[in-house]
Parts: sequence; structure tokens; C-alpha cells
Amino acid sequence: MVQDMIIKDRAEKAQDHADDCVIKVRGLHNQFGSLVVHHDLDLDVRRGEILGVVGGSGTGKSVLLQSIIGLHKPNAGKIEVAERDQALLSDEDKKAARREWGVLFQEGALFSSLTVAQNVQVPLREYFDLSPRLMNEIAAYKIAMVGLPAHAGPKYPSELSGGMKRRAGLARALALDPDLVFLDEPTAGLDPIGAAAFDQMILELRDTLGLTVFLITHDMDTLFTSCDRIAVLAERKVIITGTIEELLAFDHPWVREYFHGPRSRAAQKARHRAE
Ligand SMILES: Nc1ncnc2c1ncn2[C@@H]1O[C@H](COP(=O)(O)OP(=O)(O)OP(=O)(O)O)[C@@H](O)[C@H]1O
Repeated sequence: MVQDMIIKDRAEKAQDHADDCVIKVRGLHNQFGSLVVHHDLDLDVRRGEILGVVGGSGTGKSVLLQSIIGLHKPNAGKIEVAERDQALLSDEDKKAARREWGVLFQEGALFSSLTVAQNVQVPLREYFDLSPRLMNEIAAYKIAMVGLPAHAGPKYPSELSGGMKRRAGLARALALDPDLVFLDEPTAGLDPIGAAAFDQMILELRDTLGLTVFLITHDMDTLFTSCDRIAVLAERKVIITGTIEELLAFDHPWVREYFHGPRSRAAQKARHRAE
């Protein structure tokens, strides 16, 4: 009963935002030498949703992320973020656009020679000329926002656990109050309790800050508990984007094996228990 209500609520929410896309990718083609990673790939990310991106190893999830955020120049195709064609932006416009999103790279990707607070301040320094006191206050606020204790601020990344590093990376990604956040395998390598806590935090931050989240993951629990829709990469494109229920009903060999395998069944059971 509760589960049906949650599914209905998610479906209605997804429908509400169906036409309001923060990211639109059309006809994306990426190729390295003779290796075609993406061909004619389309993807929509709707405002306010958590979109999970899954696919086998090497299907081009990270290259897709890098193409959207401008770290990789595609061979062909159009990428719009907030209705702006990324290929047509001047360098100045690109810098302004980058302010609107935050990225959490794999394992946090913190600068090892900087403390957590200094890491969070890196994007602030790039865009603003703020007093040290204000910078410290903003860093402390972001650190608290991701559930880290205040004493994590002066610590170096090497002094943090894996879960704390991810949170610190997320605090840095949120430094400029972005509308859109990209997360590349945020729970990889975390213990199940740490991973579940991170998933919960992403949901809460999305709800309180109104974020749109592009989330690459292999984590079944994350897909079942956090994602409104899931995009599946296979055969060099996105073969389906849909809710978990739509994916469970989708007839494709990789999707079947992935979403009906033992890990998926365990994640489904865990979700039913939580509900
Ligand atoms: N700069 C590059 N030069 C050459 N080949 C690349 C480059 N970047 C990625 N590739 C290749 O493109 C393919 C897709 O890589 P990508 O990292 O996007 O896969 P992925 O889906 O994120 O994989 P995983 O789940 O294992 O992280 C791989 O075969 C990879 O070797």
C-alpha cells in the first residue's frame, strides 16, 4: 500500500517535470580512435529529479558526464544545460555556467595538500573575492550541510574515512549553491551503512535544496532508494530511461540480467522492508 503510494507519487512527480529538462543531450557521438563509445545518444534530465545512470563497465557513463560538463569535447551532437547549447558558449559564459553545477568525482577527488575547509573554499576563490572570515563561515556551513562534524574542517583528506571524503567532496560540489549536481559513483567502496546514509543525505539535499542530480552508480540500493528515474547505457546509447518499475518490465538482455539478478532482488527486499 505504502509502496504503491510512493510509486504513484514518483510517477506523478516525474510527469509534472516531463517537459522541464535541465539537461538535453541529442545525437551525441563520442569516439576514441576506432572505439565508438556513444552513437546517436539522447538523454533528458528533468528538473528536480535524481537520475541514475547505469550500464556495464566501459559503456561510457563517465565520458557522458565529462561531455556534459565540458571536460570532453564530443565528436558530434548537441548538449544543452539549462537551455544553453554548451558548444556555443564563450569562455566567459562557460565559466558562468559552471557556477550552476557541482561535481563529485569518484572517491571525492579532494586536493590532498588542502584541508577539508580549504577544499570547499576552492570554488569560492575562483568566483568571489571574499574575506577570510566569510570564506570560513561558508565552508563551515557547507561542511555541516553534508553531515560532517565541525572538527572535520581543519583535517586533511588522508585523515578522513572513505565516507567522510565523499561528504567533503560533496560539500565542495555544493560550495557555489548549484542547481545541478553530478555524482560519479558516490557510494562505491563504502560499507553498506555508510552508503545508505549517503543515499539518504542525497535525497534530503535534493528535497531541501531543490537540486537536480545526475548520478552514475552501480549500487543497486542507491537505484532502488534514491533514483526517480534510471537511464541505461548499452549499445552505445541510452536504451531506456524510466522508473525502476519500468526497467523491471523492460525486455532487454542486459537490463534483465542486471535488474532481475540476485543483487537487485536483495535491494528490492530491502526497499520493501524500509517501506
Ligand atoms: N581519454 C580517453 N582516451 C581513450 N579512450 C577512452 C578515454 N576515455 C574513455 N575511454 C574509453 O571509453 C570507454 C568508456 O569509458 P568510461 O570511463 O566512460 O566507461 P564507464 O561506463 O564509466 O566505465 P566504468 O563503469 O568501468 O567506470 C572505455 O572503453 C574507455 O577505455
